[in-house]
Amino acid sequence: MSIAVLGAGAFGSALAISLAGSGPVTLWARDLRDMAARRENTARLPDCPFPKNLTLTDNLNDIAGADIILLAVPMQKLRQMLSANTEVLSGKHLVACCKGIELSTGIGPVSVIQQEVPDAIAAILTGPSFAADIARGLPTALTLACADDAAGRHLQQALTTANLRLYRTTDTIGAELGGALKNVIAIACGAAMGAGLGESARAALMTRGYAEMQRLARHLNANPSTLSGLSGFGDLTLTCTSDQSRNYRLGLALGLGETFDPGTTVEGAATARAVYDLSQAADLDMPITAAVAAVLDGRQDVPDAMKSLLARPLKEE
Ligand SMILES: NC(=O)C1=CN([C@@H]2O[C@H](COP(=O)(O)OP(=O)(O)OC[C@H]3O[C@@H](n4cnc5c(N)ncnc54)[C@H](OP(=O)(O)O)[C@@H]3O)[C@@H](O)[C@H]2O)C=CC1
Ligand SMILES: O=C(CO)COP(=O)(O)O
Repeated sequence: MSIAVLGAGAFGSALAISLAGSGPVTLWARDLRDMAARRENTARLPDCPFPKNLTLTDNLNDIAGADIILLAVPMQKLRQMLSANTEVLSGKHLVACCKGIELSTGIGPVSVIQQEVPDAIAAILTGPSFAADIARGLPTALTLACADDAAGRHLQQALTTANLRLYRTTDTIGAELGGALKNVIAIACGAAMGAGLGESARAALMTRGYAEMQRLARHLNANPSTLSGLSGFGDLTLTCTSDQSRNYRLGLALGLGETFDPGTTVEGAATARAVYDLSQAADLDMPITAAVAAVLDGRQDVPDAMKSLLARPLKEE
């Protein structure tokens, strides 16, 4: 069995480093830049050297022999990457490592894989983890979701390392939603903190944001218990409380009225818009998501968004 990682950003590089501790891994980037010479991803994951077992390539044919392929490109780039490379990806175990909902279709990464590479076995690896923690070998627990239970067991075994412990589920929709929606709530929490609204406001946004996550999950027939696991509650907790998170930091910048580097991968921005559209189409009450979409689109500022949330009709919890 051999493993390849497509996409050498922060997360793809970190996973490749971690997995190379247990066997050979090939890391593919469309542009290797100086990574081959330095044996490090200086731009996105500094101070985390590539181990000997990690082979770098910019030639997709070099991953043709891999049985398991991790897809570590941003959500909105996934379809394009898959459709350009269906031949080499066909029949493989394809594991999405991105977190988000596709803006143009309203679906998550597992469904995108199923559409673009129908004869692949599609799965998702998601949960609370910063790339730098994984690359440094700090203890991490994630969810591996695959609708095919036997394939899920195979992937769980193959992708577990000494410091990276994987739990398994067949609920791919629930796992996708947890990872996607927590980013939207993290933007809201960052915005509240940036605007000086306080820790209590953040706790309220996390809790009521979690209620929104459960609401959409139930509507899409996901198992609510998946949302209470690593991929939902676990990742919500991490992302809403750490300024290592880019989603949280975008929120902070919005709350402070500062600019934010548009080149940074912030999955929650497109996902907030995608989920807002889904909630409108399904007549689902998702006020925090709607507020984040409105702030991102410049239709509301952060204090006004919070005022609107507080002024909503009173209800049972
Ligand atoms: N960073 C983290 O801590 C974590 C990230 N994730 C998830 O991982 C996913 C990727 O994030 P992350 O690695 O941090 O992002 P980065 O911004 O660090 O890297 C994104 C990578 O994707 C590559 N890429 C973009 N488009 C394409 C394409 N069409 N074909 C090939 N490669 C492409 C980029 O290549 P290029 O450099 O050439 O543009 C870049 O290497 C996101 O969904 C994120 O939510 C999940 C858990 C933790
Ligand atoms: O998904 C993550 C943590 O689990 C990384 O969060 P950011 O994408 O916000 O940096």
